[in-house]
Amino acid sequence: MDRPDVSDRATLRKSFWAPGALPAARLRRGGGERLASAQKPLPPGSFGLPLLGETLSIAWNNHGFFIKRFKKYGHVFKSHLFGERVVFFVGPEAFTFFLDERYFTRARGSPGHVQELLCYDSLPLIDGETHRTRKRLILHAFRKEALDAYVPIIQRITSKFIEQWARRGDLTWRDEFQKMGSALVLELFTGQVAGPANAHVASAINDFLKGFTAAPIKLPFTTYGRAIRGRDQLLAHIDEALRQHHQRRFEDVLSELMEARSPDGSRLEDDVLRLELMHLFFAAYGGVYVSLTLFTLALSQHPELWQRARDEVRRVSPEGPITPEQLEKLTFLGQFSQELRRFFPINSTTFFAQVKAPFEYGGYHVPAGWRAAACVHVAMHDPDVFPQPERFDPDRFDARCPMHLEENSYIPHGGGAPDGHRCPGEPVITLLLKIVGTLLLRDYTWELPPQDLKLNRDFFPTPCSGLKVKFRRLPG
Ligand code: HEM
Repeated sequence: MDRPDVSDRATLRKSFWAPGALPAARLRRGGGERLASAQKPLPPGSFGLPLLGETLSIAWNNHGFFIKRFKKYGHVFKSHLFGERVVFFVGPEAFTFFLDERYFTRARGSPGHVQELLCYDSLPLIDGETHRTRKRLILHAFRKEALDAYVPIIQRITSKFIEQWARRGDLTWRDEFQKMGSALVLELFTGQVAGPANAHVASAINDFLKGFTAAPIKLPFTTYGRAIRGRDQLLAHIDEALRQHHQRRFEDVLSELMEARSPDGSRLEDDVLRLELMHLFFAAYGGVYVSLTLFTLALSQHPELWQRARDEVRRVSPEGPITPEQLEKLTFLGQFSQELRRFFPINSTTFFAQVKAPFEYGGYHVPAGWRAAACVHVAMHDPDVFPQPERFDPDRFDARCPMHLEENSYIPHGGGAPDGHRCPGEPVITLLLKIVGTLLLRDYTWELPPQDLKLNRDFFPTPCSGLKVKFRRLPG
């Protein structure tokens, strides 16, 4: 069989995959001897138990699964998950290779239950020109002018929660950020002001999220069955929002998406809009509550960084409406939010792809038909990429002394071009963290009572205690 040996590509020749250019540890972990093509072995790793493979291990501890295997096998390893053989890539070069459309497609790449949860036809599950055209339309809702218009909406919604917390005093922040997250996605995405629908949507999204790590048995009383029901409730909510948006314009993401046009005049039709909005809903909700919980945890754990962030906020935006110009000037808060997404485990991998053509990489052979994904969190804890990775240090991202980072090194939101599979939510989360950070740091303070701050094994890990806090307004 005529297999392209992509490890010979000029871009990789100087890399750590090439024998001779490699430190000893790298050779042991990933490179290995260059063998005649036919002899190249499959990547290291285990296919686990017959039928089940290693599915139970990943369901038990998603992030732990990858940390353990990266330590044991290095930058390329195999597994058997959800009935499929899978190859995982770790590191900037491997990530760049994983984006090569000659060998990988996202179409039919994700496990069956993920495809069912995401209705088979949303951005992570499609590829090529169909994906690019649709993604460019979706990005219309996240361009600079649109994001600027979201700033007062985000400030209004989040201020209400914060004022209420100061009146209550004792809170569990993860629960509060979940409520804030559902209010934000409801209003920002579908123009619906928070009310009784809020709790209903939050519970539908929570049920839906649990479906990703559940056994895919679709019965009314199983976790997966409830996840599908949650999905259908979200779709019903979105259908109602679509009906209302056909009657008038709202100041929200859905209106932006309905107005988006391709150069040839095509647009997102309602059947596509409802699926995409459903995915945006759950991605944004998860992203919002998890990043805000970790943001306040990290501030609490680093008093000196908290003080620097507070000094910056009081200098740049001491009171009143927060403007997009002020947000741009909050550089330290921006660095803090970047480091947060590097440091904490949020997403373990990209969405899965399918191997279209057999290839050789790093001295290993991978046949067509396997599944593939690039690791996100463990890749940003590789000391060869980010020195002292276990140190929480926002100054890594100080633009005045830039780190030398290879392409696709900083990948909390995936990598590659914006109209590829990279997450469109990156600027939304940056904006949100800066707005909520400004509001919290200007006028409030808090203490964490003794509690278990260890991160749990949830799909998106947060402190086991939920992050209990004593919250108050500063006098004056
Ligand atoms: C801290 C917050 C977030 C993190 C860490 C995050 C991370 C990611 C990652 C790792 C991917 C997979 C990229 C890939 O498969 O190559 C992704 C995809 C995606 N994210 Fe996010 N995300 C966050 C928030 C959001 C938000 C707020 C939105 C919506 C506004 C969003 C919408 C999406 C969408 C639509 C995709 C699929 C893109 C595609 O396949 O073309 N995410 N995200």
